[in-house]
Amino acid sequence: MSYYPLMIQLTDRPVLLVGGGRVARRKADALLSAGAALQVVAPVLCDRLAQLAAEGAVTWRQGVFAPADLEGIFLAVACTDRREVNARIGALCRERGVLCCLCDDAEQSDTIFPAVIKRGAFQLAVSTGGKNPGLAREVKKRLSHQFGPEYAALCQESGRARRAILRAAQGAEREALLRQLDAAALEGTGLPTEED
Ligand SMILES: C[C@@]1(CC(=O)O)C2=NC(=C\c3[nH]c(c(CCC(=O)O)c3CC(=O)O)Cc3[nH]c(c(CC(=O)O)c3CCC(=O)O)/C=C3\N/C(=C\2)[C@@H](CCC(=O)O)[C@]3(C)CC(=O)O)/[C@H]1CCC(=O)O
Ligand SMILES: NC(=O)c1ccc[n+]([C@@H]2O[C@H](COP(=O)([O-])OP(=O)(O)OC[C@H]3O[C@@H](n4cnc5c(N)ncnc54)[C@H](O)[C@@H]3O)[C@@H](O)[C@H]2O)c1
Repeated sequence: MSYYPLMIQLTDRPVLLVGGGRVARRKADALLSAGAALQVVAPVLCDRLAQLAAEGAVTWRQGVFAPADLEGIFLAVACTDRREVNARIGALCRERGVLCCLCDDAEQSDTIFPAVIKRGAFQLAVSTGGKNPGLAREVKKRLSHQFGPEYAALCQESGRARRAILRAAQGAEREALLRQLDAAALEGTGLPTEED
């Protein structure tokens, strides 16, 4: 199985999270940070998810998964501790053309979650294609010191300058200015250059 890393727009998209435990909680935090409209179905919720439901940050249907939960759903994330339930959700999603992630079966998932460093619009995502998620988490932890909060401003400001260059210059001049802009933006970050 091989995966291609696409960025996905989740703002206000209906996302179904099945399960209310530790893994569902981690996925909920990731999905909410992407602005998803999150619906949770589970018989019980862990404290964090219960708090999110009480605040109205997620909607919760108390009960076990039912096929009707998939109606109108863009992405379903199956995080129950019952392998057969997760597999059934995967099969129903395929029938209905709904994207799915099964937390216990990368092979049957359309999409899997990477470990993410987020600094404003700047993001680094680390994946092992499901081979070793713990390794993805460790690499993220180590890289996160190297990619500090300054990357948010760096991305924002160089983005603004880039738009000005795109408006003002054309052809070879534009290309040269864009290359200079990126080199200047990364100066002082400690990142090795191509020549290093
Ligand atoms: C990156 C991260 C993102 C996130 O969850 O948002 C993520 N798992 C994380 C942590 C983690 N996961 C597991 C442990 C326990 C230690 C261990 O087993 O290694 C830890 C460590 C911990 O909990 O600290 C166990 C585990 N994970 C999966 C299985 C099933 C299987 O392997 O078949 C099992 C065995 C379950 C069992 O015991 O049966 C499956 C998946 N986990 C993925 C993502 C996808 C592949 C990502 C990739 O490699 O590209 C995939 C395929 C589907 C998915 O869930 O999206 C997040 C780190 C977040 C961060 O810190 O930033
Ligand atoms: N992908 C990952 O990152 C990762 C990491 C660790 C474990 N896992 C897998 O995820 C599973 C869940 O782990 P957890 O720690 O969150 O377990 P957990 O026991 O904390 O949570 C399981 C949740 O599923 C709910 N549930 C059970 N049957 C259901 C149904 N029919 N409909 C709706 N909800 C139902 C339970 O009520 C509970 O809230 C594990 O069994 C393991 O296979 C995945």
